[in-house]
Amino acid sequence: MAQRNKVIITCAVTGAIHTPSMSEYLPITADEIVEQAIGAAAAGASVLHLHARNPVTGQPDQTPEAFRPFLPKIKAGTDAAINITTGGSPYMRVDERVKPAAVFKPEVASLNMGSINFGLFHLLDRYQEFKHDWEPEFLAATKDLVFRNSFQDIEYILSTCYENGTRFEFECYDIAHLYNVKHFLDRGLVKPPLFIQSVFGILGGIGTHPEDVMHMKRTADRLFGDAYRWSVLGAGASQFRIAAMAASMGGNVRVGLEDSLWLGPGELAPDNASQVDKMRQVLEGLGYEVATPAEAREILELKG
Ligand SMILES: C[C@H](N)CC(=O)CC(=O)O
Ligand SMILES: [Zn+2]
Repeated sequence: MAQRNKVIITCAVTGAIHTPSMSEYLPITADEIVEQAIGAAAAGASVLHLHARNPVTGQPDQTPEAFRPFLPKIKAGTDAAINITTGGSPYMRVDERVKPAAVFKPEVASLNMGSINFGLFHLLDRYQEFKHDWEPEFLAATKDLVFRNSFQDIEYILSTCYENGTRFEFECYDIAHLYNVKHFLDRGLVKPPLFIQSVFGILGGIGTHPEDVMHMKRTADRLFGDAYRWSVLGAGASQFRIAAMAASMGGNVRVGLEDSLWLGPGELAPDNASQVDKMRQVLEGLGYEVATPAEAREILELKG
């Protein structure tokens, strides 16, 4: 792996999993997303993974119009690389999900590498009070939800974004998803270096045990050798533990309120920057340096 001691921190600023009533610090409006994205970049994030929401209800909104109020302001406020979601929310159709990346042609876009059960209903055990009716419905209905990412869906997103020079953050929620990346690599539809984001702890995907992390890394090493740049995200309470383990194995890391609302046990993160800051301290404590946006572009070979 290039620049062995430089670690790329990706920050996933708001996402489409957590709902407003779960944390008052979850950025919802365009101004909140701008402020927290720029704050995360100033703290050390060199890649910003972005979703959009309805500014009033907080519902995930995947229309290009919903991204327009904050994208230019973020670009004006930081040189971190922009990474636009093509996952949207797991309820959305792929033609809807790909639109913002197709319109804004970002340096990076997420690409979910397989269909999974996407369980969020268990969060209802923890949260009883909701400001908006859609929140408990959104969570409860995931009991019967399949986050669809068929080979055709993936190919559709690849072909839609390829001409734009956009590179992908390959979201791999399980070992099979690594083989799906290999399938598209063998067909020449994706080009190294592959930015592989291993996702741990989503109900329906792989767990958060160190053996799971080892298994993902071993399999990716066997399938891709040095043709990939590994990164990990741990959902919820596993976030920092998974990141620290992977960093020690040469991996890059993702934090942010999309993946976890917490800064520590029972302590809500007051913003995204607080998680990036803590991650930086952990990495520097382990003897690593945090990659700058320029170094991240070099490591991931982004179009700039
Ligand atoms: C577990 C994460 N929500 C994965 C994700 O970020 C998906 C996407 O936006 O395409
Ligand atoms: Zn996302």
